[in-house]
Amino acid sequence: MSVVRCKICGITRIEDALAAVEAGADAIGLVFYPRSPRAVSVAQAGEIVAALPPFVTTVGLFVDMPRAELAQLLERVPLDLLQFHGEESAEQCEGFARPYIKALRVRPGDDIAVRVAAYPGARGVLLDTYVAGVPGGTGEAFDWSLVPPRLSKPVVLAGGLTAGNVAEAIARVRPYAVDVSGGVEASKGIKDVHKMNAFVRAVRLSM
Ligand SMILES: O=C(O)c1ccccc1N[C@@H]1O[C@H](COP(=O)(O)O)[C@@H](O)[C@H]1O
Repeated sequence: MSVVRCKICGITRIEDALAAVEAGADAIGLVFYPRSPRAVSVAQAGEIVAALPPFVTTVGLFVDMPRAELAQLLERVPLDLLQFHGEESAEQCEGFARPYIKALRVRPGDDIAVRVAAYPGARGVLLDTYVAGVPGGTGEAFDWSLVPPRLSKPVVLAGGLTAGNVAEAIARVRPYAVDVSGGVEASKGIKDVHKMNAFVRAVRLSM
């Protein structure tokens, strides 16, 4: 079985970013959605990214941010990958000359393969739980049996993952990567070092 990559999202502090890297995370996520309790400012994000060692992917999470605002932000924060978590079209996602992944919120009855096909330029798709009125970060898992066995893009599995359920999630879905936020927090926006260590360990042991 191949390596499953691990992203820890919703980082708001340098110490949490460094602890995530120390735990073994491949990527850290910064939330640029003002209504999120994990939202960071451009200045905060710049400081966090500048504090990271090499070979850690920095991911910016956006929810329907106006194009001009996002373009300006990218001039100030050197993000490696964009994660679009709103209703952005493929054309909108592709407008920044940066690699991106598209988050799709899953619910019963979805044809996930068709939804994935709508984003031909995406490097991967992030599958998260559908909760009405909330764009993501709900801490709720979805029914993993809804994910078809073969999708045309690498799958980043998200939604309610914890050290306690991630091994089963990996065994069921066989994703390219997993993404966690609430499951490794001490409180909203503040990460718990022990939970991050346990999460990454569970991912590594699942291989
Ligand atoms: O974290 C948030 O507040 C958030 C807000 C808006 C869209 C997405 C958000 N988070 C992302 O949602 C998934 C799942 O999170 P969780 O592990 O269930 O808490 C993950 O990619 C978060 O980064």
